[in-house]
Amino acid sequence: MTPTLNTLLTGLEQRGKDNDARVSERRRKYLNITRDTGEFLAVLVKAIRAGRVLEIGTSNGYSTLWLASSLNNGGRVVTVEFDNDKIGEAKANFQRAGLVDRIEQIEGDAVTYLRGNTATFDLVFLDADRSQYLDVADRIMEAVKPGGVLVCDNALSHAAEMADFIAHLQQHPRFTTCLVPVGKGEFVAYKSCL
Ligand SMILES: C[S@@+](CC[C@H](N)C(=O)[O-])C[C@H]1O[C@@H](n2cnc3c(N)ncnc32)[C@H](O)[C@@H]1O
Repeated sequence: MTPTLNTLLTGLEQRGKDNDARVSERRRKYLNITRDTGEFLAVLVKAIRAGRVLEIGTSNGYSTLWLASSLNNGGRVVTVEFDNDKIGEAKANFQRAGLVDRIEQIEGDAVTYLRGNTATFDLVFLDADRSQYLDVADRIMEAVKPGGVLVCDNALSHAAEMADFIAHLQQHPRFTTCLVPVGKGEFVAYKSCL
């Protein structure tokens, strides 16, 4: 990681903590992943040599920066967010990081996006509205390329909310799953190549 990116990430971590402690309205909280989750995602992206990544839940782009900075040249992150203020902040952060070329921002509802999506991705990172995951579970599973990986944040911090979605994946014959106790708990599911 370059010193410039590290400084930006460290600044966003502090800004996220300060903001989320100060504001009460959930919509205005950043709810960023933890730094060790960022490190975990970076290792995964590099280990599977991911070329295409889908992120559901951009917020101000903190996790997107971990994903995008770990891609090889030519790799791309598609990231979905519906909150206009956060879309704007994320855009500015991507410019600061010099990673605009690797990131495509989808400005809109993730469920609508997933229902219309036909592309597949080497890695899909879910970090949005957990109550919606089960409804679009089939679309999420379709979005993972055979040989690709799905990662879901908050699997320990919000285990009850994630239970049905996680059980759905655990029972699916194409997926091999595990729970990684990093950050808020990362549920990881590998999709087999038939
Ligand atoms: C936990 S935050 C994402 C944090 C981000 N991944 C990070 O670590 O920096 C969840 C984000 O998902 C967005 N979100 C929730 N439901 C959504 C939906 N249906 N469509 C698009 N964005 C959604 C929220 O506005 C919020 O910014």
